[in-house]
Amino acid sequence: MSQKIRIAARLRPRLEGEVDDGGIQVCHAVDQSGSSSSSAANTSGAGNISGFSGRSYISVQNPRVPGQLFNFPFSSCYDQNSSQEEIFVNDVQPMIDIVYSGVTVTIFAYGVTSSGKTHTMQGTKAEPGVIPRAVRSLFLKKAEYAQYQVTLSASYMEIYKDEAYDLLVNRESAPKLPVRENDAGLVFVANLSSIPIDSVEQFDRIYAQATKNRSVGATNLNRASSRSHAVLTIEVAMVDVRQHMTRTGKINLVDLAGSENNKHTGNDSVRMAESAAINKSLTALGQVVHALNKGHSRIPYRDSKLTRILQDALGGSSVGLLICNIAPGTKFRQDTLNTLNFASRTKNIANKPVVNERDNRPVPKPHFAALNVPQQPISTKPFQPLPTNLVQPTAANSENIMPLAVDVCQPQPLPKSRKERRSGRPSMVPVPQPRSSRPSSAAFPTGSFNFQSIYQPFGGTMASGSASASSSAGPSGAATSGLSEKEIDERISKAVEMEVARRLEEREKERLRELEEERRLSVGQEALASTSASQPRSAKNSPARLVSGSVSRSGSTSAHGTPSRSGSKRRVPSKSPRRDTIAKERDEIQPAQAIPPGILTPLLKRHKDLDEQLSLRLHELERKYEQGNKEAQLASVLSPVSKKKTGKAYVSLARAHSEKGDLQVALDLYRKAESYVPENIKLKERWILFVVHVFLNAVSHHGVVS
Ligand SMILES: Nc1ncnc2c1ncn2[C@@H]1O[C@H](COP(=O)(O)OP(=O)(O)OP(=O)(O)O)[C@@H](O)[C@H]1O
Repeated sequence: MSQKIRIAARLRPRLEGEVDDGGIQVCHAVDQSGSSSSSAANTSGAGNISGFSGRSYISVQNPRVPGQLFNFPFSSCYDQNSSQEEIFVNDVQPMIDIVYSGVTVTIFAYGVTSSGKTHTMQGTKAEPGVIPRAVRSLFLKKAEYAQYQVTLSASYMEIYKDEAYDLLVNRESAPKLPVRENDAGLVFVANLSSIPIDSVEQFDRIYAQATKNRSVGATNLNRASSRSHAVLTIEVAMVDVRQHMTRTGKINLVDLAGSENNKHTGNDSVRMAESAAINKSLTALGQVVHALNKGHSRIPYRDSKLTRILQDALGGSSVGLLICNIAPGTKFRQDTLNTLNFASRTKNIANKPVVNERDNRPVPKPHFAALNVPQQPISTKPFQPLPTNLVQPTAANSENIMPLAVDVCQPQPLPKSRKERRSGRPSMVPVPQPRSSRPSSAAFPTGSFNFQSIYQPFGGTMASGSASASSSAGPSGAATSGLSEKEIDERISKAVEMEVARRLEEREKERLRELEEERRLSVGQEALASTSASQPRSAKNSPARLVSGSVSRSGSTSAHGTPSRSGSKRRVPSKSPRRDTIAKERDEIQPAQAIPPGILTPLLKRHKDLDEQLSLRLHELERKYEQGNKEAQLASVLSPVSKKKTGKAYVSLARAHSEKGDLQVALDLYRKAESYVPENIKLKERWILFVVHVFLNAVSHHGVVS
């Protein structure tokens, strides 16, 4: 079932010194009495107004044609007086329930620079924003899922000048992170660390420290302007031990950098370069939204890291909420219109949310959690929106949200490292004293900033933790060991391949052990059968009904019917369901008459033969299935690089065999190659041509096709 991206628009209050001609109004369409209302500075926000049954919209005066108004209707519209609490309760709290249903939710704040995105997402100590409130709510909700083992973990990154960086590691040593795609087409940032979080307090500590790692700089429009897009992800894993299922929900909280009009920013060359990258990525975002709206077959997700990373939120499988921030200042008017147009287009995008669930019974899996490859859900089912009573926030929920202790400090000047100069990600710029004193900025405590202390809590703790290879593959490992990304990839691939081989071998051994066990049991049963046949029994123990329909002794047994002989009460443990059924039937048979010795021997023999035939056939089928699946199993656990390499190797082998004329072998090798790189269309075409070639060859040689 598809679900459109929800849009909430928020007009921030006028800042001191800002020229506001009142050209932007937050209006609420028809109320119950049929009249409409607009909310200027004195009216309360959409969330507080009771009785409005219609929609709300933002009305903006055309800066070029006086008197002309543009109206932008959205699901929620908040005016200057709206509180952080209202926005959270109305629009974000329902998303928390969705996360717990195993779905990915993406909330992103969009708007021109200084429109209030960071204020909305992060907020201040006095006015905490969406992020800290969402985390609190996630923890509160955890208590409702007592039947699951629920764990929360966090990752946090920024996209600065089209490169992804981990914000949970020391800024000085944070490498650029590659963006990759898994087999299911899900895009992920490789080597991004993820920290298990046990409490709100722990999250606050980590988040406050990580926030200081973000690239922030001063411009004429915003003294603490975000120079990067920041993506905080909280993953909620719910393990149902009894059902062997793991359900994974996620919430991505995205604070985008604002679009900038460099006529107003007064940017220097560094800021200009950042600004160009910000505007470019936002243009790419606009183009993705445009292409989705127009139903284009090619969506340009690959045009920027931002759009690649947000791919799942735009036309993908997550539930989306766009918070569109707008500034009242006249100098932003044209940008505000652009922002609202973008939001209007975005609201038409339909996602297809799915519930991510996977079976967690043990299957061969390598220890390469450090790769941070998102596990492919074994089953994803379409997400059914929750019933309204579940998605509606309750008073209890909102009241339970405690005042926060997020210590979001102003960024401090840092020495520029050699690495930084190379990567072009400068240390954060000293933020000048505010030109005007503003109530919210007073809430920003300043203080000295110790990288050592930031690094400590994160040291060595990776996403899924247990990986033995993680220390060398994790971000910190990569930075300290001096290995190149390629070398790390190669090492991991090798380790994975070895692990896969080891596990396959283990499985094979286990299968052989089971076979041996089966064999021993059937020998035991044979012995028992011959004992039963040769020894005189009481009528009570006679297994006459074993050969249903074929035994007719003095007319006392009918086809499937009337019991005339009872089975032995001694049951031979059997793995075969058929044997179990027979034994059960045998146990149910009531005593009738004793059978003379020897009469059952041929019947039991026949039964044993049938059993053996069946068991052989099953093993043969299992063997074929195992073989057929070997490649698929291997392929499913290899990294994309290893898969490509293995696929290539099989193709070369297939070619060599084809040249030698071993067409059947070559065909098999092509099939194997294809199972490693199923997405390779060229290979598929080549394989089909080859099949045709083999077919024609067979026809010309034998005149028939088998
Ligand atoms: N709803 C609000 N109430 C009070 N102050 C606000 C509100 N929204 C924003 N502000 C103030 O406006 C200023 C700019 O806000 P903010 O830094 O959040 O903008 P931004 O959109 O994140 O900018 P940039 O894209 O440059 O990072 C800040 O000083 C912030 O405190």
